[in-house]
Amino acid sequence: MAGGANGMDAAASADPEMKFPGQRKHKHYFPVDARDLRAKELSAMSRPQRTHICGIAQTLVDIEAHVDDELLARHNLVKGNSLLISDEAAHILYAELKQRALIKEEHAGGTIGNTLHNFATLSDERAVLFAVMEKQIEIGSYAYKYLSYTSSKVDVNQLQPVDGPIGRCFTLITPCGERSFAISKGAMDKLEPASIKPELIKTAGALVFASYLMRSADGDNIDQAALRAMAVAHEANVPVVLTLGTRFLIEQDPQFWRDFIAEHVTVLAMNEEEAEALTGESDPLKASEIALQWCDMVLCTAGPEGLYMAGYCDSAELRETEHELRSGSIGEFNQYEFSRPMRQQDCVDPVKVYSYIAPYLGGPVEILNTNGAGDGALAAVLHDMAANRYHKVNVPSSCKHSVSALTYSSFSQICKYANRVSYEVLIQHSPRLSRGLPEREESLEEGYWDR
Ligand SMILES: Nc1ncnc2c1ncn2[C@@H]1O[C@H](COP(=O)(O)OP(=O)(O)OP(=O)(O)O)[C@@H](O)[C@H]1O
Ligand SMILES: Nc1nc2c(ncn2[C@@H]2O[C@H](CO)[C@@H](O)[C@H]2O)c(=O)[nH]1
Repeated sequence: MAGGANGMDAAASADPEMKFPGQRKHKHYFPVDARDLRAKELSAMSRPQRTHICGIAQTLVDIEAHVDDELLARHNLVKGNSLLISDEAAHILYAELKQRALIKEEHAGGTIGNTLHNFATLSDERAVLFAVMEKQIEIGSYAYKYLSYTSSKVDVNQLQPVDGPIGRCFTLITPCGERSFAISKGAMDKLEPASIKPELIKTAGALVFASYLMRSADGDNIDQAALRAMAVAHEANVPVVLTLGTRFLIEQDPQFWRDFIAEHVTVLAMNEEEAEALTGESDPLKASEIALQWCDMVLCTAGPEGLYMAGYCDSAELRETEHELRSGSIGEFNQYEFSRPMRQQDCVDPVKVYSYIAPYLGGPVEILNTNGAGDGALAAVLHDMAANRYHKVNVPSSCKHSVSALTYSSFSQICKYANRVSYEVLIQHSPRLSRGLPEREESLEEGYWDR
């Protein structure tokens, strides 16, 4: 069971202190010389105040099957896309997968469900899940599986009960390694705005949701619930984090998404294909720069190429990298990657900052499944953002908070951490981590943290 069965009182079972991102190698902690201060100040408090993040999710179980291209074509599915399918189409597809014994795994899924689970597993901190759940749960049902495969640190107390079944996501993996999704939505979009608890959003380190929500049908209100949560987050200055689900969704109306991001979003997560659909630019670094006109920080994953981060920092707070300077579509783009990301509006003189990292250890020797690698990277970014809030709440006088930053660590450090987490997802089947990262990775020092 991934991360253990979900207890009903996530907050009560929490450890007294949040795990910090990057703690595995203390000397790489950012900023390095403030580390002892943090330890001293935090241990002086008998009980640090806990924090949390919130997410709005479509409740989905992934049904993973290995299929050929012919099956996709016959069921009118599109490679790489996530398509909503009718109940009848889902019935026919499921019957064929079952009859041909093609189903390999069934596990809890959904982009935000995965991200919250991974965040909670990495940080030991609470992640509040706003989503629906079947009112009556039978042992062995998909709803039962969903809850059993969700970390006990994910707070399921806010789930809205519904009459229908939760959604199913047929995750179809073709021989080329690409995964295509067919969604049988069930009641996953029935979340109502009234189920959003403003007091939990206002006090969150971040609010996260996926672009998939915005394609809900008439009569389904999950999009309205998300808009309500975003409005509360804005008023309380809580960062709003959007992950772009699939390029096909963005391609349908890129201008809608540009306007949406400019209006609502602080941090944008996407892969290089979604980045191209949004910006028209195929180079992930350039696309990230373009996206900075609409939001404050960008995580752009690029599969085997690695990942990029982009954002702003005030010129007075910039820190020069100690790594080799890199040039691509932007010259010496990583010059200030040791800086911490800030909101553009919090900078007197905003400077754009970029960082890049190649896959951890060059990528795994054997990739079991790329499903969820991007969600893993986002969970790491959220962990660092939440750590910043946790530290600010508990050590408000720390020099770290003399300016308002979005994260605890530098662009460079977050890239390393995100990349490391993606690697962990790549070497397992499920998009959900079964455990946190090792506390210390001495043996990997030469290979990675010291690079
Ligand atoms: N083939 C690969 N080889 C090495 N590393 C990889 C490979 N695929 C992914 N990664 C690592 O995982 C990270 C995220 O992968 P990717 O860009 O494929 O995410 P994604 O498309 O958003 O995935 P998903 O939507 O399934 O979560 C990359 O930045 C990289 O570090
Ligand atoms: N929320 C949501 N998740 C999806 C959708 N399509 C695919 N996914 C999830 O994307 C994850 C991988 O990133 C898988 O675990 C899928 O469950 C969708 O329409 N909505």
